[in-house]
Amino acid sequence: MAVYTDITEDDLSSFLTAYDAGTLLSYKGIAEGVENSNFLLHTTKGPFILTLYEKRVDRNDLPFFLGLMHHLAERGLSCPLPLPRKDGALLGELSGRPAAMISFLEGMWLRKPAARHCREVGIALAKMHLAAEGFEIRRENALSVAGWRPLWEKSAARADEVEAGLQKEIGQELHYLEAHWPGNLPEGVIHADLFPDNVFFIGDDLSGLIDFYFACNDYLAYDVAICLNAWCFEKDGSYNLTKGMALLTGYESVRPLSDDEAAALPLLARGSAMRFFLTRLYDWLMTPAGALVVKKDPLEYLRKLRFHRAVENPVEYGLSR
Ligand SMILES: Nc1ncnc2c1ncn2[C@@H]1O[C@H](COP(=O)(O)OP(=O)(O)O)[C@@H](O)[C@H]1O
Ligand SMILES: N[C@@H](CCOP(=O)(O)O)C(=O)O
Repeated sequence: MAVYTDITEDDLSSFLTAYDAGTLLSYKGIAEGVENSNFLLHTTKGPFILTLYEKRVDRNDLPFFLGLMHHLAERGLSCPLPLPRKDGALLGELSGRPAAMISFLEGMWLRKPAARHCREVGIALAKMHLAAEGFEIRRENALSVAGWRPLWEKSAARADEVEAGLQKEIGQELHYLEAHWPGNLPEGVIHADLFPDNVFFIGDDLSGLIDFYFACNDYLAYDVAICLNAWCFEKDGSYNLTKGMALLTGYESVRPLSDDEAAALPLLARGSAMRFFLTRLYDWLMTPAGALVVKKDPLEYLRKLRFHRAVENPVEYGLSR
């Protein structure tokens, strides 16, 4: 459960007086998510999400995240919107944390997505990439190739506690990725964390995207690779080609990949697996026992990384060329 900061009813009611959001009827902590503390509020004006931004979110990045949601929503993408306060500000402060009121998005995330849902995700991702064009704030990706080694160095000494031989294997893999990372692919704003828990569906229809708190400027195809990792593997670790094909066909129906992007896909998928392996490994080793958060298994991403290492041609992901 990701509620790192507790709030009191009194503090919350007084926080709400800065908004035109009605009177508080009820609130509760949300038992999902990893980064921030989220609460579901019901007021006389309806449901809202209250987000308290925690330590790993840099306060200076908040204008990028909140501004991006505005930019995307204005261009027709279904995503939550920060509610302005009466003074026009998008951010307030609650229990010592920067806090925002976010519109409630209807829908649920899918525990067992099928190929038809992967297609919808591919379409939505490409639409997001196009809708983000013209967004004027930039945010570098702190979790791209240059960020992996510093992160690894925090866990390396203890990595073999998780699996014997990991320290050597990841050390070699990092060298490979640093030496071969592509240098010149089309860039734009990427979501960077479009996992199933960040995509809502109503029935089979995609109702919207949430959680833009890793969004940044990077290769657009890297975002595709993140989605292949997050959506197209089965619980037993196998890659589902039908899902991969559906996701890629969906994406390319809106924004075709260039030949260079297609060729780079195995490397980008390998790097994306490294990125999620490293953050999960760090959390696995460093999160104190008893913290109100569900730790995610780093070994799931190690298995994906090994799969991508063996891929020789992007057609193995389901690309039609
Ligand atoms: N705008 C929203 N509308 C409806 N539910 C939301 C919204 N934002 C977050 N949630 C709920 O809160 C959970 C955690 O949100 P998320 O943004 O993924 O947190 P974190 O940034 O901590 O990972 C989501 O899985 C969802 O259930
Ligand atoms: N998606 C990441 C962790 C971040 O979780 P989120 O709840 O913020 O989407 C992972 O699976 O490692």
